[in-house]
Parts: sequence; structure tokens; C-alpha cells
Amino acid sequence: MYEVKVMADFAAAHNLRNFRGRCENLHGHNWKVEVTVRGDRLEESGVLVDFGEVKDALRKALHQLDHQYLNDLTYFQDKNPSSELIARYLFETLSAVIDGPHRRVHSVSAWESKDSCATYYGER
Ligand SMILES: Nc1nc2c(c(=O)[nH]1)N=C([C@H](O)[C@H](O)COP(=O)(O)OP(=O)(O)OP(=O)(O)O)CN2
Ligand SMILES: [Zn+2]
Repeated sequence: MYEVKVMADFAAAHNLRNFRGRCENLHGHNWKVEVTVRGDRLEESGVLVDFGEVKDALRKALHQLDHQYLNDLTYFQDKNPSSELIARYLFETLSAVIDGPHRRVHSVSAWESKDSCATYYGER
């Protein structure tokens, strides 16, 4: 099994509804996102997937979040933009473009600060 990881970041505002704490108030973070792709077979070139391909897909997905008030986005109308659900949103978005016969997005981690991170692994 091979594993490829790429990272990128974005800045956004959010508030967590019904959180019963100061995170219910509007505030922001600089999230760092880590995407892990796994697969059992390499391309002829010897790579599982080009880092650049994953970075491009991640940057496109993060462009939708960067400098936004996340609670306003359609995906977060009925759920909080917690780090867990941001990771899930990115997992679903990236799986749709990166998954193939020999490679799959394995996980997406969203680091809200240098010491707090949530990871989504999908349903499988
Ligand atoms: N499991 C999760 N817990 C929390 C999330 C989350 O997305 N998933 N989010 C938050 C809030 O976004 C909040 O802004 C973070 O607050 P806090 O943990 O207090 O962050 P600080 O960096 O200010 O914490 P310190 O106590 O100063 O380290 C909360 N929890
Ligand atoms: Zn927060």
C-alpha cells in the first residue's frame, strides 16, 4: 500500500450553533488541511498520484471556503462548520475528483490550531 499526503490552508470565519461556549460567537481560524490518498498500484511513472494533481484539487476546494463565513455556505446550512464537518465536506469534494480504480482519498484532517485537529475517514 502506498500513501501520498498534501497540505494546504485557508482562513475563514464561523460560529458553532448550540455549542454552549464562546465558540457560539463569530470568530475565525487559519485552518491547515491534510489530505491522504492511498492505493495499491503505482502509475507507470512510479507515482501513486501526482502531488500536483492532489494539490490542485485541494486548492480548488479550499477556494470555496477561503475568506468565507462558513455558516452561510449551502453545505453548512443544516450542520455546524466544525473541523470534523469541514474535514467531511473536503473528503466528499476531493473523493469525487481523485478516487480511481487504484487510489482513494483515505482521510482528510482539518487542523484548527497548531494543537487541535479533526479527521474524517469516510464510511468505508
Ligand atoms: N471537536 C471539536 N471541538 C471544537 C471545535 C471543533 O471544530 N471540533 N471547534 C471549536 C471552536 O471552533 C473554537 O474556536 C476552538 O476553541 P478552543 O478550543 O477554545 O480554541 P483555543 O485555541 O482558543 O483553545 P485554547 O484553550 O486556548 O487552547 C471548539 N471545539
Ligand atoms: Zn472556531
